[in-house]
Amino acid sequence: MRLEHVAFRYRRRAPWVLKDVSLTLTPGQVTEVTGRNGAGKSTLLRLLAGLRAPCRGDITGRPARIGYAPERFPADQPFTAGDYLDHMAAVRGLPATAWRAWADRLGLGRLLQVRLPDLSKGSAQKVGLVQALTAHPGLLVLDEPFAGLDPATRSALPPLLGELARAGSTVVVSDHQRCLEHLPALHRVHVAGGTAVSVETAAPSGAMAVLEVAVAAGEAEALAAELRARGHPVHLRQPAGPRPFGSGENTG
Ligand SMILES: Nc1ncnc2c1ncn2[C@@H]1O[C@H](COP(=O)(O)OP(=O)(O)OP(=O)(O)O)[C@@H](O)[C@H]1O
Repeated sequence: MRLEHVAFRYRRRAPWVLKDVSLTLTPGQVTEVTGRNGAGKSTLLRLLAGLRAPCRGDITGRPARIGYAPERFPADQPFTAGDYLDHMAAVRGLPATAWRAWADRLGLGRLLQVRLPDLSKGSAQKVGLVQALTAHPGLLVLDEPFAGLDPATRSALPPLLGELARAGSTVVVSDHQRCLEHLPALHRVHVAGGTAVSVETAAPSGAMAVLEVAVAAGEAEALAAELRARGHPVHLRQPAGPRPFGSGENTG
């Protein structure tokens, strides 16, 4: 799937959210999309899923079957989780049982009789994920799927996405929390300043420079996370505190 000089804004005369995005997404690959709040990650994901059309530029090669889970699952619908998933399967021409295995894997089983508005945020998020996975998607687009998930589901999801990719799906996930960073061969895209850059292609092809930056201790973790999200290897050295006598550690 290829995006060629894609630009998008929500209304005429509104500021451009994305000004010029050219990207290639490959079947079998999981792509992690990062960027600051308001950078345009959700907008990029909606364009990829075909929910919005580019104002300029082209998107080609989009797989026919698309699964999409928005950042906030629209839980204000008068169905139980099970009835909703049955309905979504029927809309796609799939048997009502198509979603059961995904619901089991995401630990949704005992909540299927609960009405959507009565679900917790994390459980509603799981319903959104199950409906996206049920499509047997050639393209799976998940907007911040880890937000609100319990630790067990948060760790179950990356291998599941890796499996889908190995089966040939193109998987795109926005993820503030960097829950995917241990997936092998993760493709990383960073959204900033109206464009989206594939971090691998942005990396210098030749020598690397080492930049030493001193910041207040309280800000160090956040800055390190931001730099890692941009694809830079970061070595964080905290101020030397008191060490146990004879620990023999190198103070660096
Ligand atoms: N439906 C909409 N109508 C008008 N403007 C919108 C709409 N959705 C998003 N925007 C604007 O587009 C810009 C990018 O928003 P977007 O939600 O894509 O960013 P994001 O990177 O996903 O942010 P976050 O990390 O906070 O979820 C913001 O200025 C936002 O206000």
